[in-house]
Amino acid sequence: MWVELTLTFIGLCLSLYLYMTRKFNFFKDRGIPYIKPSFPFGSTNMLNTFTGKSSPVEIGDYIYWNFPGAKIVGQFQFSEPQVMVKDLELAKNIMIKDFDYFMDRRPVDIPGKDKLNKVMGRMLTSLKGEQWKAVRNIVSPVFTSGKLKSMTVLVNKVGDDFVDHMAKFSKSGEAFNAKDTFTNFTLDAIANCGFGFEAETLKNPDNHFRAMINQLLSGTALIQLAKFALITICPWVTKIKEITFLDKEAGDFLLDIFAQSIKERRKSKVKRNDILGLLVAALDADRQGIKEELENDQFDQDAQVHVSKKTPISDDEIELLLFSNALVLFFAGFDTSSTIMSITSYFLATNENVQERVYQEVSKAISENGGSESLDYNTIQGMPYLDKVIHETLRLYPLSLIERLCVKDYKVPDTDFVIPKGMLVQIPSPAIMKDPQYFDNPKEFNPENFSPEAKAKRSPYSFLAFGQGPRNCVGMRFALLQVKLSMIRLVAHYRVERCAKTVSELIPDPKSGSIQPKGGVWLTILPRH
Ligand code: HEM
Repeated sequence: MWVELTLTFIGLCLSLYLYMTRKFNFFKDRGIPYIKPSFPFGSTNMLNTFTGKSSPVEIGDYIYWNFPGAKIVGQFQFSEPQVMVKDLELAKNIMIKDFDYFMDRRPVDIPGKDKLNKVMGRMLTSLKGEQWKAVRNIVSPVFTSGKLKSMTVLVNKVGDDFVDHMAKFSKSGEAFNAKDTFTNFTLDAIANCGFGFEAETLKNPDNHFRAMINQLLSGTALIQLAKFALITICPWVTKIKEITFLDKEAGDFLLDIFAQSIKERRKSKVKRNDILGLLVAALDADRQGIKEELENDQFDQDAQVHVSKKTPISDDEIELLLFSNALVLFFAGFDTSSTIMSITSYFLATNENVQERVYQEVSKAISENGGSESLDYNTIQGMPYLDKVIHETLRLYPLSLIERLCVKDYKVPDTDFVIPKGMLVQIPSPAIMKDPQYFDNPKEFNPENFSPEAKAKRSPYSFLAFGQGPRNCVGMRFALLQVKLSMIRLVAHYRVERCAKTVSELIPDPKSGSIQPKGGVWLTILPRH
């Protein structure tokens, strides 16, 4: 009996080993440089992320700096071969010119009957193919400058609450956790601009809404990674048991708020210029075949989506789409924006001359606005120095690398190598943005990296904090608006300073799924007037 059991166990282990290592010669057979994999995690860069030695945002660093001359390098995530693209021209083709071959992201199939899973599976971030194209075409016009002009009023209101909220830190001189503080800002902004809900977390940071959001995203990065690993290696598991990525109570709480908001709109028929209202209008326009205007700049021109065949959206789908696009604001929008606000305030505190220049620019704009801090969209856009500071922050502290899934076999130009359909391709954007061939003294914080002269000297595709091409960040303008407005209000009233708890360097914490720096960002403020 024991002998049979032992032999069965050995047989199972051997089968698992053979199954997991069956593709380990993929790159060797094709003469492509690669990081040697080992069972069960795959390449060392993946192992380091999985075991919490390095942050997910640093996955591409080792390859970028250690394979001189290689355009592409292979790596393994568990048993799966993947490609890391080092060459910027090839990366640009993948993101823009040959986009049809790389339309999707990592497959995150979240099947299930659970409403929360259904909504998650329809978020723009994870939609695929024609379905993604149809939804992206509807969502893009919601974030154009024209639409953001009306939303600026709502963000300005949050700015007023923010200044009041900060007064206590300025009076007491107590250090504040910048990420926590700005999370209150972006929650209020997204709730208000997103679906007309007065969350008031700045007024009352301990309120139920904030508690639910904390609960929604609770769970360490490692648990989330383990769940993703499970559905990547064994997608069939979801047929046996539904895997949930979100806290159920908190998820349902949010879905309830969305449902109420949609119901009230339908009942009152009042048009609101918030994201949900604009989405409803954009869906109507799409159904009537009305084309919405898009921006004229390169970022948006490169992002044009060409719909080959129009997929009609059923009534049942509409509600789910509204819910999922409201939910995506929380997934893609509030945490990213509050992190960048916190990191920008760190750079202001640690670069006094930069803070002074931002203050001068802000004071001038306010005085030209008759002394009112409620600046409009055009005035905020017309503040070049603030714009440089925020872009430099995003360059030095990006929040993710770029990923695409190859959806049909792609022959890499000037090589014999074919990226097969189904293979994941990564672009190590954080490393590209620290490459001295694009940015002088790349480790230093220098807003002049974004002066018109410096920009003219390098490829516009070397700045990748919001991605590029049709699958770029659809909320970029809204994100920049929020971050700018928060910094305007901060420096107009307070001088931001480092304190005993301020870290000397920003190093992404491997244990943080949302790419927070080790030790967090702690600062103090002094009143300016
Ligand atoms: C500073 C804050 C933000 C940063 C750094 C950021 C960054 C990114 C990046 C790097 C991507 C992937 C782009 C690519 O694959 O080419 C992305 C995608 C996306 N972002 Fe953002 N983002 C931010 C804020 C926002 C906000 C505020 C929203 C919504 C209001 C948003 C919505 C999205 C969506 C929906 C996608 C997926 C687009 C698609 O697949 O079509 N993001 N973002």
